[in-house]
Amino acid sequence: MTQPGGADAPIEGGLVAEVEQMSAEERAEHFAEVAEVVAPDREISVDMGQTLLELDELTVQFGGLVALDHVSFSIKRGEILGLIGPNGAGKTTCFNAMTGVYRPTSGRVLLEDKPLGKAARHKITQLGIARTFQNIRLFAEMTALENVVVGADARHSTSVVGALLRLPKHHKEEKEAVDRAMALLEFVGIADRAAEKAKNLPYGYQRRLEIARALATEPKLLCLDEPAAGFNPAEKEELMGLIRTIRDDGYTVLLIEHDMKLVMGVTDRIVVLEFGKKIAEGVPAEIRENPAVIAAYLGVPDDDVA
Ligand SMILES: Nc1ncnc2c1ncn2[C@@H]1O[C@H](COP(=O)(O)OP(=O)(O)OP(=O)(O)O)[C@@H](O)[C@H]1O
Repeated sequence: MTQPGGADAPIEGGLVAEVEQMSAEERAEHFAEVAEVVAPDREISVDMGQTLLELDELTVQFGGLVALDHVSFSIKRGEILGLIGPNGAGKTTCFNAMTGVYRPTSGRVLLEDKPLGKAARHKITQLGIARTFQNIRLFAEMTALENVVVGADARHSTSVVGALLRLPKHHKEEKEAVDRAMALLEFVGIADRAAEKAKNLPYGYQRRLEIARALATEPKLLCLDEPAAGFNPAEKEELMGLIRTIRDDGYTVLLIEHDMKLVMGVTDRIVVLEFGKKIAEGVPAEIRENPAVIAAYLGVPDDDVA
């Protein structure tokens, strides 16, 4: 695990420690209304079913290599959109260009009709796009709960973490942040290990923790980059169930996933990339029958698809 931002010191004492000490029964009682706490609680200016995010002729070049070539598609509020394509097709580059990791060479990304322009990564998080990574990135030395509290902090301009450490007047904010973080751990199914350091959690728990941390920013759009990588089929099914629940709770999800069967089962629509270009877009049944998609995947073993 890498540790973004460098700081990786556990949060000392306070409410985090109190909540981490709770028994399963205490937690269940305390966080009974989990779904309500987890649902996004922020203004989104577009209605359900309307375009939330738009990629407009997005191009990303690395020297002579065109990783994304004038790609346009949109994500509607409330849907799960799958982004698939053979290895090297440009899926992760797409995420990176949307979240400020890479600057597009040309083209635009619009969130709620407003261009993101040159917004930095933290600003894009605040605006409402959260993501997980193909390679898990957590604060290894922090507990699961601390990781999520820090995730929530990324959303706000006033520091909840600062409040946790020093400022008693922020007690109410602190309590809300910790309660919400704990509810999120409950929601993704790993609350029983809230007090454990991220680095000591089983792999599947780390993947779920990444999702909880992304949800803590109350994203308008949640981008998941191969969240089921390394899972067995049963674990994948479970994770897809969680992603559906996340959508049903009011979130919008963009999903990169390698397992074609799962992508077909969980998404509302699919965009297919090949060699940096969009080659198809449609509902899963259309994509399955699309000759260009079939050709792109010919000879690709099932496990490598997406
Ligand atoms: N930082 C970079 N510098 C140079 N080339 C890059 C960089 N990032 C990606 N690429 C190249 O851009 C192309 C698209 O890569 P990308 O990682 O977006 O594909 P992908 O569809 O996510 O593939 P995979 O399924 O293997 O993760 C590839 O040829 C890759 O080698």
